[in-house]
Amino acid sequence: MVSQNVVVSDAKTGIITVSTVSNSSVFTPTAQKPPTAPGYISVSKKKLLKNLEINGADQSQRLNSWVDSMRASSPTHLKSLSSFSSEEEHNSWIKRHPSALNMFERIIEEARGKQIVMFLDYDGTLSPIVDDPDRAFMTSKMRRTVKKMAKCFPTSIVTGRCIDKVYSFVKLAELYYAGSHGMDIKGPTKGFSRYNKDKPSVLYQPAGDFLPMIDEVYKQLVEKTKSTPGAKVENNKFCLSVHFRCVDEKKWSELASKVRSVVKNYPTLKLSQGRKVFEIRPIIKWNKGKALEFLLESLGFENCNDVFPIYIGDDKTDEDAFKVYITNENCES
Ligand SMILES: O=P(O)(O)OC[C@H]1O[C@H](O[C@H]2O[C@H](CO)[C@@H](O)[C@H](O)[C@H]2O)[C@H](O)[C@@H](O)[C@@H]1O
Repeated sequence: MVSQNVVVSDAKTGIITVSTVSNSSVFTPTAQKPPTAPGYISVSKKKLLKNLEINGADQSQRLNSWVDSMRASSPTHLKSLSSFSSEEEHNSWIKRHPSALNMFERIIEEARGKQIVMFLDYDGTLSPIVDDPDRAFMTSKMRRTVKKMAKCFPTSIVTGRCIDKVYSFVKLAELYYAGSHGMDIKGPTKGFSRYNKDKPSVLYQPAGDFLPMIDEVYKQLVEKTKSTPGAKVENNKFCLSVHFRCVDEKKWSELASKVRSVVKNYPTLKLSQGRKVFEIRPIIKWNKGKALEFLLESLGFENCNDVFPIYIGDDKTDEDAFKVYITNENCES
């Protein structure tokens, strides 16, 4: 099942954001037709996931919202013609969600003469979505493709995972890594950087003070959720994930309450949802979008007109990166 969409936004910066809604990775071909001559190449993913802040809301209403949102939290199906009420509606949707691959020539044209900088999300983008987060391996073919890409352009992985875990999957020392939703940024291993040889390998950790709190909350969540079959807590160093992909839907509301009961005691942490996962992270003004800006700056491309960043991602948190550059009011995020 495949869907991939592209955003080429903001005429000034020329950044491309590509979003995917699928169970497979982004480089699988699609059968979608390109839109007819839009004035801009726009689009991003559907607004399927709702970021649900926990603080100060009515509890029962909130829980219902949680469960609705949990149901919608991992889109796996490309919208088919039959899911639209009219052909017009279908065409309008396709126009707003064109296939990245069908826009390829236009992207190449826009990028001509500019320095491309690649930003890649990991889960659902480079790797397929699978039940066990510890087994979300990327294929050797995908690794070879990313390796080739990194030879041509500065390339970064921007992920919710901790860097060590994502590195154990990607295994490419020449890349930049922004782990923990951008809160842990590292440059290529010494000897592998072609772009910024003199910079230290750890570049930025804006949530360093939160480490003890994150460890404490991790332990509490493990304890609290251990009686829910299928729930899994993942420590992503500066943030946490509580997975419910393998939890019986009847238990979702109970699990949401358990997670909430822990996180509510930490007003400096926020709770949101990704694809069948609760994400817990520090409330700081930092996200994947900030990481993207930081990396561009580290590479010496700030305020540069001839840079052409491309961001490919499939999850709610990737929208923070899309939003950095989406100013066109017709673009969705
Ligand atoms: O920013 P990303 O690289 O997309 O990371 C976001 C979360 O991805 C992982 O969870 C997702 O993928 C799992 C493996 O396919 C799947 O089981 C889970 O349901 C998905 O939500 C990762 O395990 C999380 O820690 C990341 O925050």
